[in-house]
Amino acid sequence: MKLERIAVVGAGAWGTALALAAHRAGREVTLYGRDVSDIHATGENREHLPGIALPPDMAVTDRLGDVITADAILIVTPTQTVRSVVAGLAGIADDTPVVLCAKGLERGTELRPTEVLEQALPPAAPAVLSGPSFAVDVARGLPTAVTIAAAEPKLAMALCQALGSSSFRPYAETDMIGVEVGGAFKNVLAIAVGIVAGRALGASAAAALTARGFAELRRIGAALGARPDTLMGLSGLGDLVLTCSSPQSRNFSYGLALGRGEVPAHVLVEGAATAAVARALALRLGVDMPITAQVAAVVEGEIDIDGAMAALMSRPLKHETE
Ligand SMILES: NC(=O)C1=CN([C@@H]2O[C@H](COP(=O)(O)OP(=O)(O)OC[C@H]3O[C@@H](n4cnc5c(N)ncnc54)[C@H](O)[C@@H]3O)[C@@H](O)[C@H]2O)C=CC1
Ligand SMILES: O=C(CO)COP(=O)(O)O
Repeated sequence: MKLERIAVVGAGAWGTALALAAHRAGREVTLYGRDVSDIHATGENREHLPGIALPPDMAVTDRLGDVITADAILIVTPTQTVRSVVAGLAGIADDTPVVLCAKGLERGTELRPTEVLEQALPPAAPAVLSGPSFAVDVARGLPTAVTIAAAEPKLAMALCQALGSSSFRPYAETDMIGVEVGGAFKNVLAIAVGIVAGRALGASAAAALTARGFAELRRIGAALGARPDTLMGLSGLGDLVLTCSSPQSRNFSYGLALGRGEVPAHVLVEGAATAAVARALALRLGVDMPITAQVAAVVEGEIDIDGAMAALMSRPLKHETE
């Protein structure tokens, strides 16, 4: 299976970075955005990746019709927009690979992006791309590794071959649930670690929250049918470590601002949108996720940070691996 023409839907930071990665891999690339006039005028995405020139032979369009004939389409818009965005691709050929790159759960349905795709665009062959990767790093060609999952191993590998280059190394996987669970929940957990950093509660607390957050990730993964090994990989542990340790992460920075008592920046924070859904899903499945629940309570304005920390620290003592 040769995937030569790659379309990217969503000209934000990550969509533009992935378009650059595909171009570097030698593919014919079309980047779609709702308003691409500034990119056309300046040759770069000044809003999201200033200072990084886009190659002149990368097609940039605001017409969705230009992308539906691609060999594979990457969806790189916020999770809460995936349903309406993929519905706009109704003209695709049967079994066109559609790669979901958003990290979150849909509010109102608790669905993962690939489940949304299956409902909203049945002809698509779903795939997922996730892992520890800041857009600016990928755009600058710094070494990065991600996971690409599809039900069919051949499709996962074809996508890896289409997007991989000497600076961007995708690993093939068939566990789409595990890859999506890792990406969605690590954002919520990163908010918790950001809050602890903003409150200056110490590096020990940050490490403890990261490790106990990973325990939550593994529990919800098991309940949803993810393979444990997937969560040990790039899209689970790898992305959790990245996002929980760097103010470059919008989720971490959002927590940092909350912890300092500041107003968070007005940027996309997927973990804030997903936190309440994640809490509801865990509750419905009977999975114990105290950190996720406290993040949801803080984000939704139900409790203050000191109350959330007190609630976490006063839980009954238990065995670590329970
Ligand atoms: N920025 C990063 O380093 C990474 C981001 N991601 C994920 O990628 C997803 C997108 O994030 P970013 O690109 O960083 O966000 P962003 O805020 O930079 O860009 C989002 C883009 O989506 C566009 N958009 C919103 N609604 C749309 C719609 N209905 N139709 C078409 N375009 C629409 C916006 O105009 C904007 O250009 C998120 O789920 C994020 O978690 C994943 C890995 C890395
Ligand atoms: O997912 C990411 C890195 O892998 C980006 O994280 P933020 O959305 O928190 O910036």
